[in-house]
Amino acid sequence: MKFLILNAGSSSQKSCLYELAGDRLPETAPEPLWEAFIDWTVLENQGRLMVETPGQKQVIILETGDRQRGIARMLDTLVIGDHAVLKSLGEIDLVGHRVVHGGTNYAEATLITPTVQQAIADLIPLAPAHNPAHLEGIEAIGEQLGDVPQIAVFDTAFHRTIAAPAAEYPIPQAWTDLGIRRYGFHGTSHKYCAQKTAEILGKPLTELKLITCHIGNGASLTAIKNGVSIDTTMGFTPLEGLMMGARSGSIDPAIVLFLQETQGLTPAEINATLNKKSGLLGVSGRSPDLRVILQAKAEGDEQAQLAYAMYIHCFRRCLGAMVASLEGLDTLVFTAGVGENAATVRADVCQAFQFLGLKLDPELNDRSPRNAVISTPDSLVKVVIVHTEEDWAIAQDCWQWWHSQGPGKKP
Ligand SMILES: Nc1ncnc2c1ncn2[C@@H]1O[C@H](COP(=O)(O)OP(=O)(O)O)[C@@H](O)[C@H]1O
Ligand SMILES: CC(=O)OP(=O)(O)O
Ligand SMILES: [Mg+2]
Repeated sequence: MKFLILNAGSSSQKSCLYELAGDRLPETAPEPLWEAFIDWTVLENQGRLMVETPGQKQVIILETGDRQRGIARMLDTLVIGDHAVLKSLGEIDLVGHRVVHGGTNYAEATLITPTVQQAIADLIPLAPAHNPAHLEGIEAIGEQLGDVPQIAVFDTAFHRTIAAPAAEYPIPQAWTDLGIRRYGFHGTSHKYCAQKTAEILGKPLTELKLITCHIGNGASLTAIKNGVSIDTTMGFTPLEGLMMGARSGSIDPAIVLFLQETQGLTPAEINATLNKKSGLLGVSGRSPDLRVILQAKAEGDEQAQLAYAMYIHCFRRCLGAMVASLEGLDTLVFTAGVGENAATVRADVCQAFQFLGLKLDPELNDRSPRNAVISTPDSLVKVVIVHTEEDWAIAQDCWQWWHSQGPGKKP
């Protein structure tokens, strides 16, 4: 069976094609037959498409800012040119989509019907940087592949276990009844990393108190007890919590009212600024990319130094909150672009938690090993790096969905 997975982020489109045997899932992620990555941030009104098949890589510039057309061009590379791995797109059995916001209705991998598509559209105001990109992907696949089953795997699903005291906001009940609550995001990654950590430590997940730190462009922490999410830093939207690449994270809500009243800014303007022009980018005036900030900081740029110091401060403060929710901590897990690669962030964050008996091994940490422990043997809190495999986790959920349909019911 061939499963195509689309993982649309706020500024990128990651995709891969897996070949899976019908009867059993492999224990570790198989190498994809084909992988593609579109970066929409490098060039104005253009996309940079990178296509990779075993042993080969190619970069194609997409002469369009239109994401649906970009996805169509990306799908062409599956069947045309040096990277073709299929004779026709009709060979694809199923398409799985990462969908960031699913509200409270969706707990499991779900077949995308017109009703589900409408629900994803209705949630756009709560995930303005993500849900529109998912719909573009769903529509592009519908146009190119007709009625292939399309499955949504929701970032919010893993956090449905968060109990009311952590999930609800201290606002009037009438507002809570509007659906204003903590949903939490990056759930597919937090869940995958928790399972992988248990595997690395050789312990049952149900015996661990974990905090998973998914630190990419978007970033969130999750407190996991007995294998389930009990608290997380993102909330009603992916804006709450940590300071991120271009998102502010938590700020006093009165700032929004102040800006409306004194600067005449519209809700749309404030929303766009908090989601796309704040965080590391907003403070440094340079870039949302931590690598650029670290370089500028090393060159003595004061705004970059401040941006980095704030980034670490917010991270520590949020991590402290998760430790309190968990009433302890056995293992701290770092994942995603920053979490897996930026040794200095891990060291600076962990330094504040030495009082818990947490000891990072500086040499191991500097090497950024994949799927490995980086704390010392006598550390009371284990620290682990896990390479997140969101696409593979989505493929696994899709496979379960496929098999739950029963022989007579498969599309
Ligand atoms: N070696 C590195 N050092 C510091 N930051 C890095 C490194 N490699 C990647 N990153 C950061 O990871 C971010 C992307 O992470 P990723 O998980 O791919 O994010 P997303 O899925 O949200 O786009 C980049 O913005 C970059 O700042
Ligand atoms: C939910 C979210 O922030 O996703 P990403 O990190 O991919 O932007
Ligand atoms: Mg991501």
